[in-house]
Amino acid sequence: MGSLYRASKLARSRLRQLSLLSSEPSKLRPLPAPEHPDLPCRRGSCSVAGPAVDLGGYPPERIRNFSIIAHVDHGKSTLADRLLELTGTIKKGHGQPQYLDKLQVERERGITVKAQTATMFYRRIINSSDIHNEEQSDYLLNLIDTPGHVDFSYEVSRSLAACQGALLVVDAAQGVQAQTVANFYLAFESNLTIIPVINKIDQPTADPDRVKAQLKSLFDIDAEDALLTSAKTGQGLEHVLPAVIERIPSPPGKCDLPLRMLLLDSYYDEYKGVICHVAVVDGTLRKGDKIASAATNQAYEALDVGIMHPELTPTGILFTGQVGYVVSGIRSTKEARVGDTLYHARSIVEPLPGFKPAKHMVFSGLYPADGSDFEALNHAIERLTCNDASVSITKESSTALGMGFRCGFLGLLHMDVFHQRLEQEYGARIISTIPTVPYIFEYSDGSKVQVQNPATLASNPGKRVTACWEPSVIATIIIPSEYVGPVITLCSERRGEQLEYSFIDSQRAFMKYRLPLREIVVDFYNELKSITSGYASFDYEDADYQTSDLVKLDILLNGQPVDAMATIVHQLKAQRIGRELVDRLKKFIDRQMFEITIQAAIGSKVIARETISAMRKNVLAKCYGGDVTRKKKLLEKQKEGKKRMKRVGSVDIPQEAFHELLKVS
Ligand SMILES: Nc1nc2c(ncn2[C@@H]2O[C@H](COP(=O)(O)OP(=O)(O)OP(=O)(O)O)[C@@H](O)[C@H]2O)c(=O)[nH]1
Repeated sequence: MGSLYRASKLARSRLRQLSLLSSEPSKLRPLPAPEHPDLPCRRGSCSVAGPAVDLGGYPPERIRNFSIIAHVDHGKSTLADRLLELTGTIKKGHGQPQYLDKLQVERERGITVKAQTATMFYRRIINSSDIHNEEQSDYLLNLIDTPGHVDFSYEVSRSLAACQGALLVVDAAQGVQAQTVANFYLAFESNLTIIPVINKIDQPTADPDRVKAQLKSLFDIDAEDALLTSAKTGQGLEHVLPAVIERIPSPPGKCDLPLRMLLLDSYYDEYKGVICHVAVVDGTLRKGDKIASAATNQAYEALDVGIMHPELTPTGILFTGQVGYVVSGIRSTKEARVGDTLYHARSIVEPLPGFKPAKHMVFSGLYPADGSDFEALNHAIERLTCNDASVSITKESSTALGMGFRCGFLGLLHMDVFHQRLEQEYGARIISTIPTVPYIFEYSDGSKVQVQNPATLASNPGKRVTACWEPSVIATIIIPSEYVGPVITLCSERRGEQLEYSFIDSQRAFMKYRLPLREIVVDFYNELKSITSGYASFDYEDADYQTSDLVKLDILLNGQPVDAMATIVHQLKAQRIGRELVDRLKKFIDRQMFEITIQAAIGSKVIARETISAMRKNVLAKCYGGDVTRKKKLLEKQKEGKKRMKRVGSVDIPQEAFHELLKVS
């Protein structure tokens, strides 16, 4: 708890300053928002060209940019909905819960994957007791809803770069969880003003006092700084925007300096090309301006400029401190680099610091299910990476699967979501290989290589592996005290080393473990949840490489290795994993006209083996009596089935077999 404590000392002094700033009696009223249709268009399909909004009346001191951050499911998106309604940005009862979760995958899974910005207009009325002396001030508030899952914390840290403050939402019943801690530090290290919001106070098990005590003990946040809300019933919401205006500073940029914009995010629109979300740090951007990119030195014209209110709403101009979008005829995804600085062409500016590059924790091969779809998959990946710049892509080829891609992801959920988006948004049909982490191997000639594809480990026949290292993570686990025993057992089974163990209150334990990344990418979180009846919360940050004892595990079909099924595992786990892989494959490979042997091997040593006996009858044997139509139908069916197969030597492997192997840990 030492590091937490040190940081929280700093937090205390900052939060003290904040409490001095609050809180003169004031009242906020929504400004009449520009009209917009009842059901706005989905992002990516078109924009809502609503009536133009005049941004001229919003100098930086009338702007507040803030994020909503929290642990998974603590109510960020619901709170964002309520604030959008409160400001008249969307209509109450718009029939679309979690309005800012726009992707199909977000709605289906009930999680936020992409951070989303929405601009709101708000009128503050001071001295409202005397109606004749009322003073009105209009504010422009940019709200960024962020994801909660650890895989998407890169998305959170990028969003924070556009903000001066954050609402740290904590579930009043669940209390502080692992991502609450992680997100607090992300915001704290970015020097943001943090407003704690204890949400879901309507729940019967809500215990706001316990949460206040946790906030105090972990982050040194004073109890009176916390807002109590229910995003469900609306209770306490009237205090949220006043706190935003009073406590969060306005953006620090200068209107009279040359234009500098931070490229926060981008996505591809069929009609407009690449749409860039930007934060104007200094200066002013007007429609028609010539802008340039510091990363590529390319120049463009600002063809359309506006805000997300909450859909694309043209304004023709963006002033200092504002967050909005620009369409500039960028067609290729490679040109829109998230973190880039955009500025007026021909002016000389210092580029903004940008973002730390994303760190890829998990790699896997991605191949078209039908080899002839390679170009279509290439196109789909290019488009999707424009909206998700955190994926790394390089081309690779496999004997079993043909031409494909090696992709780096921020975690397994990120990988899953990327696959689902490729399928849902671009109609791609894909096969992906067993996820692996980036190991480092040293060979007898002294060379060191990072291995992202286990199959490539064999391509150095003249060299012997002399040492290897695997990436590790520092995991934070928060659990009710009665589950401490099973969690310690799980972590030691996963080769973990305990670093910290303490209690955040009488009921909750806080543990830090160093764990090999390989041990947590597959199924760790599910197992942790199941042994703690769903009460554990988990977060991790990457740590350094540790020496390890790794071996390459090959899968052979009829004696022939399948490169796309190779994996690298710890020596101690090789036997169990080899057995599991062989058993799973046996279930998914159909009997064929000949016997099939499935083997798992380390080098030339076979460690697991199964046999699928030969089929006695051919499918056509069922067609008796010369019924031609039936015979044709069966042949067609057989052909369709074959299309979904990958042939390795003489063995046909169904796509599902590849999917099944992903689940082996
Ligand atoms: N009882 C109650 N339920 C709430 C409240 N706020 C949100 N919820 C519910 O909690 C669940 C999660 O809410 P979300 O707003 O999706 O949470 P989130 O933090 O955005 O979730 P992620 O984006 O996945 O991290 C939903 O079922 C909401 O209806 C509240 O104040 N009270």
